[in-house]
Amino acid sequence: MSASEYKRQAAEFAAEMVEDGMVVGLGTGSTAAFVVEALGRRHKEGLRFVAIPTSVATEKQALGLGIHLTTFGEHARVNLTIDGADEIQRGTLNLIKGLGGALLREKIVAASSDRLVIVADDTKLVDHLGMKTLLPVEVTSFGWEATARQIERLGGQASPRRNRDGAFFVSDGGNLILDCRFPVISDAKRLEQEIRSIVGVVESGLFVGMATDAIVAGGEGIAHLTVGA
Ligand SMILES: O=C[C@H](O)[C@H](O)[C@H](O)COP(=O)(O)O
Repeated sequence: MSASEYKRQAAEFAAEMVEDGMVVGLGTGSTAAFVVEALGRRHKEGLRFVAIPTSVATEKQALGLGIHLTTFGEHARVNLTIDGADEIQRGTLNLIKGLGGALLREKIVAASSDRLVIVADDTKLVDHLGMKTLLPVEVTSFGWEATARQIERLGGQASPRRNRDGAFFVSDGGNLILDCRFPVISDAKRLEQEIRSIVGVVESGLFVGMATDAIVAGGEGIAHLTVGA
C-alpha cells in the first residue's frame, strides 16, 4: 500500500473522533486534506460541527464541501484539532511541522485546542526530532538575514524557502520560512524557547507538549498513540 493510502487510513480513523456540536480545528497538508474530505462526507450525512481552518488552502477545501466555518471571535476554545506533521517523536509526541508552510496558523489553533490529534503514515515516526526533516521557522521578511544569523548561532543552518521560480516562499501570514538544518534535536523544549526568543522569529515548527494523540497508519495497521505510550 502507498504512503498516500496510509495517510487516508489515518485520516478516516481520526475523522470518526469528531462528535456532534464540536468546534473542530482543520489542519493543513496532504494528510489533513483527507481528514477534511472525510468530514465533508460526515457533514453531508448529518454531523453538526463548525470548523476553524489553519490555512487558506484548507479553508477553500472545507468551504467547497459545505463545512461551516467559524472564528476565534465566536469560539474561545477548539474541542478537537486534527492535523498532519512532518515528524512525530515516539513517546513524547513532540512534532516538527510546517513543511507545507502553515505552521503559524496551525500553532495558534493547536494552542487553543483541548485535544490535538496528529494523523500520519508511519514514516513520520522518529526517535529524535530532526532525524529526517529540516525545521521550518517562520520569520519576518524584514531583516531575515539577521534572524538567520541568530538561528545559526544556535547551531542550525538556515536557508530561506523558495518557490520553483526562485522567488521567496511567502506564508499565509505574509512572512518568510527559514528551513533550518540542526543536528539531531535532543532537547526540543529548550531549542524551541531559544528560537522563539530571537527577534524577527514569528514562530517555530517545533510543537512541544501540544499533541495529545497520534493516529499512525502503516504496514502493521493503524496505531492510536497517546503521550507516553
Ligand atoms: O505546514 C504544513 C503542515 O505542518 C503539515 O501538516 C505537514 O507539513 C504535514 O504535511 P503532509 O500531511 O502533507 O505530509
